[in-house]
Amino acid sequence: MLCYVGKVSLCCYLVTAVIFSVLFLNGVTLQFLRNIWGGLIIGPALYFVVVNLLIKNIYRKNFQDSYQVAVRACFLGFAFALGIYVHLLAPCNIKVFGWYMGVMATFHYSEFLVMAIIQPKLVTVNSFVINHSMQYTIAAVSSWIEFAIETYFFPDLKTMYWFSLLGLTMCILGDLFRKAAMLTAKSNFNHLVVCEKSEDHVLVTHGVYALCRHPSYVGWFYWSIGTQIILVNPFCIAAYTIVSWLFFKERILIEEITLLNFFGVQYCEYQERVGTGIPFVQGYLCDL
Ligand SMILES: C[S@@+](CC[C@H](N)C(=O)[O-])C[C@H]1O[C@@H](n2cnc3c(N)ncnc32)[C@H](O)[C@@H]1O
Repeated sequence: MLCYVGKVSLCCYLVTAVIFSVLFLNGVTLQFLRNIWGGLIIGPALYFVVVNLLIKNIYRKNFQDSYQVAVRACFLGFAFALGIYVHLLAPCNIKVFGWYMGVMATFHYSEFLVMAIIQPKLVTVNSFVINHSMQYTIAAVSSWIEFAIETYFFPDLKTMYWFSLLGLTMCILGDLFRKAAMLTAKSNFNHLVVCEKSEDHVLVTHGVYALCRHPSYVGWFYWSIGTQIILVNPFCIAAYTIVSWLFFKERILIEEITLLNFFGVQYCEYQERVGTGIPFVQGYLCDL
């Protein structure tokens, strides 16, 4: 069964996504929001205030965490609905930004939801991995800037829908592959690389882990490049590919040193049978 904060998040995400999708898709309410000054900003802002007050009063238990989780889940539900709005109503050279918003909201919300399922005792607001590093924020903002500049100067570039569709497919498959890895590894999965082996930590080699040693990184790698293909951002496609590759190469090296310490020969044998999954990344080859 889903843990308490998992339920709070699911409720907030779905209710917000549905309410705002209906509002945005309904011509009358949309017109109303547009007609009142700043309606498209004040409407959502009021909604957040009401939701926060409700959560504060209804969910008293474990208040601090529930509140933090609810705010983020509502924000992601809103971002998803706004993505639908942009897709349907924005000019054709901005439409794909709506796809990007939908993909981002789904990825970050499902990170939290899956962690709430597999690690109910360890799940925190950080499990949304929204703002997990300065590099991640810089990468996201750079892609928005590139999109804005190119949309203005080369609007036709952003209407290559067949190319954006390729990116969308990469994002969906990458995200599904990552979530399959998390659900396969269950309590052995952690957003951080652990340095000390817990008693119940076992080596997972079945399911998607039989296809590659680092399926969640493989999924994230292709998902991140896919986001830039959706936006048809040539510079960021190249930059994301290089930076993500370097990041996962380093991460896998460090993680495999810890895994060899934990599981010894068992991990060596696993390395012999199965590749890392990231092109041209070998990992830390054992010499046992
Ligand atoms: C963010 S998860 C990434 C897991 C894996 N590298 C992947 O890409 O699916 C990191 C944690 O998973 C654990 N881990 C990685 N591979 C594992 C495996 N095959 N079996 C059990 N635990 C594993 C590591 O000890 C680390 O704490």
